[in-house]
Amino acid sequence: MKCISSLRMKAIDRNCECLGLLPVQLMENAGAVIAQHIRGKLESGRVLFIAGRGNNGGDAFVAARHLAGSLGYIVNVVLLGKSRDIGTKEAFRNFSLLKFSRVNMFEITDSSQLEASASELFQEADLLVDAVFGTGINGKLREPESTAIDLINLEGKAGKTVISIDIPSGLDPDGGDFEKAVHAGLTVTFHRMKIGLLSEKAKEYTGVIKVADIGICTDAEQYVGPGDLMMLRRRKSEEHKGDSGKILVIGGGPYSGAPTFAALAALKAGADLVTVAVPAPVAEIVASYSPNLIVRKLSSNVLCPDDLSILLDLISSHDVVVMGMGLGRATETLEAVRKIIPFCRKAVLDADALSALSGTIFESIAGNCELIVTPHAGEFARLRNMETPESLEARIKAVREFSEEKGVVTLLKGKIDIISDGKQTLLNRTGNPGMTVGGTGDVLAGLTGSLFSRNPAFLAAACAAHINGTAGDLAFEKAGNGLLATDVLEKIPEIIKIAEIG
Ligand SMILES: NC(=O)C1=CN([C@@H]2O[C@H](COP(=O)(O)OP(=O)(O)OC[C@H]3O[C@@H](n4cnc5c(N)ncnc54)[C@H](O)[C@@H]3O)[C@@H](O)[C@H]2O)[C@H](O)CC1
Ligand SMILES: [K+]
Repeated sequence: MKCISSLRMKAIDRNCECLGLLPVQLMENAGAVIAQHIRGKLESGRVLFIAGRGNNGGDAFVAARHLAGSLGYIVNVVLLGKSRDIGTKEAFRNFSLLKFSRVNMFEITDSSQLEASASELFQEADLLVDAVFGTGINGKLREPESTAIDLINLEGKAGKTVISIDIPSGLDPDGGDFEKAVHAGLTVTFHRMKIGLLSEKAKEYTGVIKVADIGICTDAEQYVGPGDLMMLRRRKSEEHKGDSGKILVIGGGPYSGAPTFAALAALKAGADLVTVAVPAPVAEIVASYSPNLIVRKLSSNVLCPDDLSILLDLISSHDVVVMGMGLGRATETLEAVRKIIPFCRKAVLDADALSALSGTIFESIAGNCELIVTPHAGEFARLRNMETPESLEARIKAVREFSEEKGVVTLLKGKIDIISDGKQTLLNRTGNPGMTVGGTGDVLAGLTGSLFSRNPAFLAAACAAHINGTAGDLAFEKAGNGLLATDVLEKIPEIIKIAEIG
């Protein structure tokens, strides 16, 4: 069964919103599904919803409204706190609708009030619905939520049915340790199984688990979207120089622009330090492009095995190596690439570096080096010794199988990019035909390296593809088909800033 983290679930919700499926619509579906499960457990009688001030409570307000429309139910809702403190506009909207529904509302702000006046409500109830919190729980349990969990559990112990919305309140949705939680008879979780529900400790709290569909668009989960960018690690105010990533770009020789594009993209995507190691004849040219770059001169006209003596120290003082752009395919260069890879902890391999790869390389680095490869269809064909399929489905399968077999993350560039680590696969459709211009692939490699220094490989590659394409789309609005890789570079910070604001 496919499990999901609470963070990824939030990312999918946000992706839905960006596609036009609003959070209030998902909440409506979630609440309706809960009402349906209540009807399945109780034909008629008193139902008590215990709702927190987040969206988990919002789901309860919707369910209460749906249930109040069915014959035979007395519906009571206890809100833990004041209605003005309800945290989201969707939950507040649904709370406000209860005034016009056959629902009795109680706002209870502290634990003594809860114990004194609400205990009757708890005792009279035939069925209790736990909506104190869901995936939004954080930190130590506070009051009155902690007491609410105790009161629900008392009734559960007395044999009453307790239904938890999304997760039993108190339980860590991602599987860590937790203080206490609701003991549910039934947990109705939305869209996908949450990782924490299957932890050993969770087993005694969840009761039967049902995974309910709430109408999430398939593309919100299959394609990278703005929600996924929210999963990227953010800079903390107390960070020091270098904490946000040190990137070593190894490229150039026959070309000087390609490694420069990658290096500047890494900076634009938030890396603190970028060093560009290039063969001697182009070192001064690259340095003259931008004062932001630290340039290290290699020994010869092209990258060669002798350069290892210079590169090994550089590799160990940087977080990620981005290698391949503009290197050329001289025999000594490909040999050098093969020798360099095993010394990298994290590397992004692009363009000519991909020509150096062979099966034995993947075997030799297994477990020591995390690799992201960023081929286009032709390079992917060479990597696999097989034509790259035309159809999207067949391509996805090929990328997934290749990534799994070689133990790498693959970002196959195309009209639709495919990103896979062999287990998870995402697609990206941002970008435009103007981006076939030279240099945009180099930008993507640098961007990927920058994100990789601070994030897991798969997330970094998926988000880099999305950011690169979105920056390209923004640049295309002005430049049209005259778009240049430098235009894409300029737009990267804007896209990342929007993602960070959320
Ligand atoms: N796609 C979906 O799965 C959908 C899920 N929905 C529901 O939304 C919740 C998550 O909502 P969120 O607003 O993010 O958080 P919660 O309601 O779980 O909790 C926030 C609420 O709880 C308070 N709080 C947090 N920690 C504590 C604590 N330690 N002690 C006391 N109080 C705490 C916080 O202050 C807030 O008031 C998800 O589970 C689903 O049920 C959507 O409705 C539809 C889409
Ligand atoms: K809950």
